[in-house]
Amino acid sequence: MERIQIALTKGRLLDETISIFEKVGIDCSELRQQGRKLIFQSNTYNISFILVKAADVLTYVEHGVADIGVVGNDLLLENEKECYEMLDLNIGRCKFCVASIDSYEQNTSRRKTIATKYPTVASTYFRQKGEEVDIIKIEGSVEIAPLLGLADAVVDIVETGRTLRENGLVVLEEMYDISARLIVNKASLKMKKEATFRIIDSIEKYVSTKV
Ligand SMILES: Nc1ncnc2c1ncn2[C@@H]1O[C@H](COP(=O)(O)OP(=O)(O)OP(=O)(O)O)[C@@H](O)[C@H]1O
Ligand SMILES: O=P(O)(O)OC[C@H]1O[C@H](OP(=O)(O)OP(=O)(O)O)[C@H](O)[C@@H]1O
Repeated sequence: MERIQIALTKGRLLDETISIFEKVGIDCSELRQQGRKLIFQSNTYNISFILVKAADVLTYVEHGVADIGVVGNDLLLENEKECYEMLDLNIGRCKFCVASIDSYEQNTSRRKTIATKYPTVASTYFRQKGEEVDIIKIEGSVEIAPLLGLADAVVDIVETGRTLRENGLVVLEEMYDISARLIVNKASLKMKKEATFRIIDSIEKYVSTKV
């Protein structure tokens, strides 16, 4: 049986992702007892899992080190990568939004500054709206940028809205829906067709029953 390596996003997507693999009968017992290990064998087929940061899932899949990956489409929108997006797993649901302080004057003719962890998503969005903006890339705690005068507004992920609320910000515009996607290396889909489709098909069947 061909070996299939699957790259999973560490962090908030991991638990629900493992549940999906378990639901389709793929053994994840070693993965469930993680500790500090980063590579895990499954007893189902010839599968191994690697745990990496979200953006690195794309890198491992693009280079064919991982055949399959699970990553939020926020990363797919931000990074142009050579891989196939096969399935919406319908987990990790949230939204890209433009947000700022309540009193922010949106319809000013002045060129705005936008702070974000996602500069490509933000610049593409405003370009498509025909609006020229300056983008400042920051690495986290994005919501404080308008409070401290670093930016007029932010482009960020909103899930429950709690972070915005607790920092006195409001959603100005909803941009794109986000959820976790199953991605596949282009060559793996051809060279390991049977093994990759066995996994994709079983997950597709499971996910379609949940919608
Ligand atoms: N509230 C949320 N905030 C951010 N990402 C979310 C949220 N809900 C779901 N997601 C999804 O989870 C992924 C990020 O998970 P992770 O736990 O790695 O967060 P992160 O804060 O971006 O990671 P890091 O600590 O590496 O910066 C995102 O790419 C997105 O698809
Ligand atoms: O709408 P909510 O449910 O409050 O979730 C959204 C918040 O979660 C994420 O931040 P994260 O926790 O990843 O922190 P960081 O980006 O500041 O590192 C995101 O950047 C928002 O700040």
